[in-house]
Amino acid sequence: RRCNLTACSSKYVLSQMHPMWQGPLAVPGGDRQSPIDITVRKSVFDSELKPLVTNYDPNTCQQIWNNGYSFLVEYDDTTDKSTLKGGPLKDSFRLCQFHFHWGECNAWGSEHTVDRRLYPAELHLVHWNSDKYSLFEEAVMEDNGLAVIGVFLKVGKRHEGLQKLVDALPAIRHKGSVVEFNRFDPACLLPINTDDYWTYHGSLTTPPLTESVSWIIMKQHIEVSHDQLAVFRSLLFTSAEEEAQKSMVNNFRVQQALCGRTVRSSFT
Ligand SMILES: NS(=O)(=O)c1cccc(F)c1F
Ligand SMILES: [Zn+2]
Repeated sequence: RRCNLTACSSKYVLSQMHPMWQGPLAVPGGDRQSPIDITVRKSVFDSELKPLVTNYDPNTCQQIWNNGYSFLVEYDDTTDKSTLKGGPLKDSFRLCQFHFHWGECNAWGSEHTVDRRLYPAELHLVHWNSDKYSLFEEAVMEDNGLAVIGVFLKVGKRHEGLQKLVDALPAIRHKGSVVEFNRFDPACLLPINTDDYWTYHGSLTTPPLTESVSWIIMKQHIEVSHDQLAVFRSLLFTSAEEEAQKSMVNNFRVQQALCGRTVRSSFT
């Protein structure tokens, strides 16, 4: 091979961080980083992959807050009330939060792409392996610690289930704001068909970028309205005290090298 100085072979992978993060963050030996482009024709059908089994209890929803990079809806994960099983997973995983990544315009915003196609936004439902670990903070450091479901958003008709969440956003415009948020069923954000997905081993797409994620990317997208996405963009990266207010947009990581990984599909 002419040059093996690809992103995978170098000892440290300088991940071109979003300017909002303090400079490039080297990830020691990062050869399973996320996000990636999913080249459909290179994905491998695996008949062993099962349908996803989600059991979410809307009453475990606790708060919604602006962490200065996205907005998170957090769930009580002290008991096994909201779980993800099946799919590529051997263990039971507990929902701890969901959040989104989006662009300043509808032309881009997702972290993963399918045959290089960008979507205006991407939903991540974050779960941790409660069969093996007792806290998210433990699981996030381990190989098979996390499972994240990724769902692409397309601009189209208004998403009725999302509206409750959109209505809460003006109250958390600034970094650090938190409001109580109850009885939200995240299952309403999943596409109709959850049997068709791609799966691969990767990382968090925000620091600490640990390589502990089984990614499950839905083939079918959900639709939200232009106006609903516009409210996402009305959030701010900055806190109320800071002078210059910066719109919370383009909060996605650049794509990472596949480094020989195989993306499996649950469908042909
Ligand atoms: N963007 S992300 O889904 O990879 C993510 C971000 C922050 C904490 C996580 F546990 C996580 F999974
Ligand atoms: Zn994410």
